[in-house]
Amino acid sequence: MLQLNGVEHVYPNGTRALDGVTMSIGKGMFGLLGPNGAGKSSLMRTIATLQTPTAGTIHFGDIDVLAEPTRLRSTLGYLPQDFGVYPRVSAYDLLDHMVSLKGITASGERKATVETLLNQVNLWNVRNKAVAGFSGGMRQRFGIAQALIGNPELIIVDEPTAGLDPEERNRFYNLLVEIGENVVIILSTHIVEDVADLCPRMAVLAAGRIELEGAPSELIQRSRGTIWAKTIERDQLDDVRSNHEVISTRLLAGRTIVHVLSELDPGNGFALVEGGLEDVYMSTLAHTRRPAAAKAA
Ligand SMILES: Nc1ncnc2c1ncn2[C@@H]1O[C@H](COP(=O)(O)OP(=O)(O)OP(=O)(O)O)[C@@H](O)[C@H]1O
Repeated sequence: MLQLNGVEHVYPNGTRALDGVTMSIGKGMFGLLGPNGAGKSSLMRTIATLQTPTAGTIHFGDIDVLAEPTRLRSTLGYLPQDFGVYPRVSAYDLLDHMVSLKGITASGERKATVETLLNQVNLWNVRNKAVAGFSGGMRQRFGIAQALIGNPELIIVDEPTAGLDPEERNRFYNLLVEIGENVVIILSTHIVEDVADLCPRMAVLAAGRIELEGAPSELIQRSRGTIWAKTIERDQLDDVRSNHEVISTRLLAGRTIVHVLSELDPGNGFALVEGGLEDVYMSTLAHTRRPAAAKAA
């Protein structure tokens, strides 16, 4: 179990990237969903001990993460948002090097580890090719292989599917699911589908705060009776926006389907619809924007 309590991070320029983050994350896949700039990478880097929060505590099992970062690192697998420069060396050699950096130096054990991992992420056939020439999906799978070195109990993947085509994304999803339910996996993303498809539990982070937490199905259930839809012409959208809380718009055959959030029947031909996770997410963001907008006014 990963436990965060009142985690704050204020960068030297005064940006408050994390603002009192408190949550518990158990075994299995946990989705951390938030828009650009919400603080997801700051939170992932903080949990991965790459930066120290300006306030708060973090525990993983009996490890006090801030006091014992080395203990955490020995059981951590991290796939950062930007995995950096890929040298022109083969996947096999690069992974072999990474395995020895992680302290697995006995040659037999090192060889077995590299072989197992390359097979697990389905890169064994291309093991002699340079990682620099890999596609986005292959790179992400290589990233997971390096994150799995040493059987970590906490795995963090930050925005892993950005730029992957649907087939590569699916492959990557399956790999994450296979990693199993016996470890804590945190998947940080701004893609709602990633969370809806993969994560039994999730949270929404916006402006450094946890705005919503729970099981996606539960959160969808909770939004029942508040999501309304109507098909309109494109030029009616501004009008709808000025009278309703628009949470999403989608084009269908040249017309616009608009979803609005309302506790009461908004009238005007809107019909109640069964919301999805996208609606839950967008309405959470709308709620968080509302107080800020009111304050500004
Ligand atoms: N090193 C830094 N110095 C100052 N501000 C920073 C720094 N890193 C991030 N920020 C700011 O902190 C806030 C949160 O950024 P962060 O990268 O954690 O968000 P994010 O949710 O990961 O966004 P994205 O999806 O765009 O990567 C943003 O306002 C960002 O500009």
